[in-house]
Amino acid sequence: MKSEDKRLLRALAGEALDPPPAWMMRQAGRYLPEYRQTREKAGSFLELCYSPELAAEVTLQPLRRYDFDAAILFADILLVPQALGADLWFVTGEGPRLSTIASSADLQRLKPVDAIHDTLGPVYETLRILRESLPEETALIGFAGAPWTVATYMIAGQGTKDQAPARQLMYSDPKTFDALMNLITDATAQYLCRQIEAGAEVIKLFDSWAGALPGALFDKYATAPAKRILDIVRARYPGVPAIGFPRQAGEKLLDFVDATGVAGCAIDTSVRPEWAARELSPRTCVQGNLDPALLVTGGDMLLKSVDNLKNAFAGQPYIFNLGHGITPDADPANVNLMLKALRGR
Ligand SMILES: Cc1c2[nH]c(c1CCC(=O)O)Cc1[nH]c(c(CCC(=O)O)c1C)Cc1[nH]c(c(CCC(=O)O)c1C)Cc1[nH]c(c(C)c1CCC(=O)O)C2
Repeated sequence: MKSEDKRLLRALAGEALDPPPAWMMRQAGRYLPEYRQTREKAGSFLELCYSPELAAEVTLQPLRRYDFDAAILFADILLVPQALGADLWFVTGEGPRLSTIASSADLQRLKPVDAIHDTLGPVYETLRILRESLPEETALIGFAGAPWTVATYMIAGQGTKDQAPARQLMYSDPKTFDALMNLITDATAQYLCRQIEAGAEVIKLFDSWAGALPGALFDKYATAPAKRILDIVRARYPGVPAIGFPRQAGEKLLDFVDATGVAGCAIDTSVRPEWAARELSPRTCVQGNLDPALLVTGGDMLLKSVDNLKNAFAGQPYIFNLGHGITPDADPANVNLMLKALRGR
């Protein structure tokens, strides 16, 4: 099947589909016993990311259970900092750790953009395997972290509650901060181009901490870098749609969508579906935003919540998804219930 005929791409091109196409953030993950088994076999999460056969295997696992319209590459947004020369490791039960960027001297030690492909080669290989092995109607999504979110991890060396270290560097040493943002922006654009070359049919930019940016700097550090990345990618691959996900951006989503021209915009759980349908849907294809907690609890509330979303976006181009990733404590059976409620079968 040609990419543009796949249901996910039809929705991104502006078509209202009933039922809407559906996939889940983190659909390959710890809530699935077969994922935990493959991860064990790989040794660690990072080894899994860099083992093309195994990374492709975990990408395919949820599709054997559920009839999703898309698969998302199994990788992580922090592979780009690693490819730029940062040390990266994951502490069980705590999350990622990286060597920190606190000064221009730290920045000097990073590698040039062109060097990233030496590290990221296995990711491109995962995509090539997936394009060969996915069901023919399933769209393949590539992704990267947006520069601001990636910078928050590179500066703090770990996840932080309020991204204060990154915001402080932004004020105390704007030259270093801007140079880091530019480096990540250029690396991300090259990374996404290579992902498309390797088979990605849609790309998604995760800006998980966009909501932590001061409002006055949102355009500069969320919208402008996204636009720069997408301009570079679109110049080379004009037909490949992008989904933006500036999380917790509230009404700033409108300017973000207008300025970047994203084909799709993912919304987090805080966004009112009626507002998104009224304000965002005329501008772009909305994707979201079921609360992942409902996949832990299930029951009538899950069915009702799916129905509400379906009704809110009826007649609009829309992609059903969660407002954030599915959590490890979710019940795999609830995913079936969710899809049944969405599709009425
Ligand atoms: C901030 C961020 C990261 N990674 C990502 C983000 C942005 C989206 C978001 O806000 O969740 C994005 C991401 N991470 C992962 C994917 C793969 C595609 C997908 O299934 O959606 C994607 C798109 C796999 C992963 N990335 C990670 C896992 C869990 C690893 C494991 O223990 O098996 C997976 C499946 C690890 C990871 N990776 C990251 C953190 C903070 C953690 C630890 C938290 C956790 O354990 O859930 C960084």
